[in-house]
Amino acid sequence: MRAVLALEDGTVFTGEAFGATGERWGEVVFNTGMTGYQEVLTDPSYCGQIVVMTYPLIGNYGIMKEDFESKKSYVRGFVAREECNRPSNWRLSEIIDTFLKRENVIGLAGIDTRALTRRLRSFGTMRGIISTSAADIQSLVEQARNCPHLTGQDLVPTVATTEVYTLPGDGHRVVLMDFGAKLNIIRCLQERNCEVVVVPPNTTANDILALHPAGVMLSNGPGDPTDVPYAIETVRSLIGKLPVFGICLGHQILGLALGAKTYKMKFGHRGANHPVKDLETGRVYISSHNHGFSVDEESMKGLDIVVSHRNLNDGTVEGLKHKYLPVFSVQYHPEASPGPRDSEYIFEQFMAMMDKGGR
Ligand SMILES: NC(=O)CC[C@H](N)C(=O)O
Repeated sequence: MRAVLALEDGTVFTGEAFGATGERWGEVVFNTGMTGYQEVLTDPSYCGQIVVMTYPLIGNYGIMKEDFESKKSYVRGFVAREECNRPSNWRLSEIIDTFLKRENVIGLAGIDTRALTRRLRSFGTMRGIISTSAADIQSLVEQARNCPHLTGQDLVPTVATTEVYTLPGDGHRVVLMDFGAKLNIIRCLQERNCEVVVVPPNTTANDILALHPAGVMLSNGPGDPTDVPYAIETVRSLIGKLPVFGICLGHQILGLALGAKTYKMKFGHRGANHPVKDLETGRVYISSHNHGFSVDEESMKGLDIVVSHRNLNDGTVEGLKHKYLPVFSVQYHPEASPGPRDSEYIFEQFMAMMDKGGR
């Protein structure tokens, strides 16, 4: 079956369909990871996006039931150079085609993903429509031009928990504000014996403090951080009361709560090999990324916060910390999944802050 991807700039890519059928719109982004397509497909932060993998062979090691980052896939579409439907892996539970069909995600294969990525790099992230049913390609381009931008869509509530739930542990109690948390953030806390209380994104500061946590974690999540003003408000009220640690969307929300600004990047960072420098130690870590927004360094001037990590590809802010309070965050993914695990030491810093009791 034929599938088409039409971009708002008028470019059209025609290839073969895999996974589900139908038509979806979304923001088209590319990921440069050589492995990790399953974690990408199940990372709720990709909600609202059509993901293009730059690595040419996708599906070759299958889908494993232990490797999900959330219960389902929220991507709007998935694009690969070549889809493999005969994977080889002793751990595999199913093939990618079966998974995408069940998750109702349309796949497009057999197109020049390199040309598509070069276009996104040159002109920036674009809106697009992926379709297996379109008869009139020109009208698809029109639809891509008329579909909503990522900013302004209320995506966090569609991926986050609506109920409070607790995962037992005999160490520190951590409240995880769920904006669409990847499971490996929870696993990283559990490996450090934490009791993890996962709360919905609209939980108030008073309700969080009433749980008497040793610290609060702000998760990753989809969309523009300025679209979750209620969470920014909550985090602002928590600062100074206990240790706070944010990852990705959590980092951006923390930055906004501390008075900084965020902006949309031209094409973002999505991949598993971004060099990030820890400015305190001078060490460089190869790290996992998935973000299209960033904290504006200029806007941090004059505030009680400093840049703690920097991306060595483009110089953008990859981490911030408060000058006096136990409050810090990183833009990239210390929990990895996919990608290198070298940055797990960031979780140890959060543990040390909680050991000190927030002083
Ligand atoms: N992984 C994330 O938390 C992504 C944060 C935000 N949605 C961005 O794209 O920048």
